[in-house]
Amino acid sequence: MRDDILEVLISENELQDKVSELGAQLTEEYADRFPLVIGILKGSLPFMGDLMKKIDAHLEYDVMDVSSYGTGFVSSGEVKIEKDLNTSIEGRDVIIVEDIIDSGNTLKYLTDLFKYRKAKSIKIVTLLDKPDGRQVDIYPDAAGFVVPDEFVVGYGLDYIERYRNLPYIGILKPEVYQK
Ligand SMILES: O=P(O)(O)OC[C@H]1O[C@H](OP(=O)(O)OP(=O)(O)O)[C@H](O)[C@@H]1O
Ligand SMILES: Nc1nc2[nH]cnc2c(=O)[nH]1
Repeated sequence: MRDDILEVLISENELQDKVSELGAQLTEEYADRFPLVIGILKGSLPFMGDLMKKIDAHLEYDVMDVSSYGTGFVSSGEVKIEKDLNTSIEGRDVIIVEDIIDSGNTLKYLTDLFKYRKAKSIKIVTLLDKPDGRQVDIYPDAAGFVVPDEFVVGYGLDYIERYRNLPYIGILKPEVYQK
């Protein structure tokens, strides 16, 4: 699997240092608030798992699965709920945890939905931000790293369901796409 990587963009150590930094910020901000952390499947799972261990505050977590990509590289713009939350968010301080914001379609849809469901506050925390991919106006409240307009994989991010288990963020060799 690692032979398929052309370049490591963000190393395992850099990821872990950033996760600790974000966790410390959230600890301070949510110390007395009992937030609901919402992870967006599947990409956010490794980041969410590591991040929550770095938040020293009481919290609850849930997951939601939405899709707009299918197996392609381009967001269809149409976001579909594959699995909804089990938890009511009315009156809750919500922290949305994402692996990446690219077109912004997924997070635009989710923030509109959570406002409609009467969340008390909504914070968007993303590991990666790809501002050059943006199709709608949406910005994270906290982002680990800005990445170039290239398709990245690893630490939750896939190419046709593979590479999610890489411990770093990288770019695939072009020949991988021709297989
Ligand atoms: O800003 P956007 O262009 O909407 O892209 C971001 C979304 O794309 C990826 O999810 P994907 O739909 O590929 O599902 P996955 O997490 O299960 O891989 C990623 O996890 C984000 O949820
Ligand atoms: N794996 C992966 N999924 C994405 N979803 C939106 N952008 C990306 C990306 O660059 N890589």
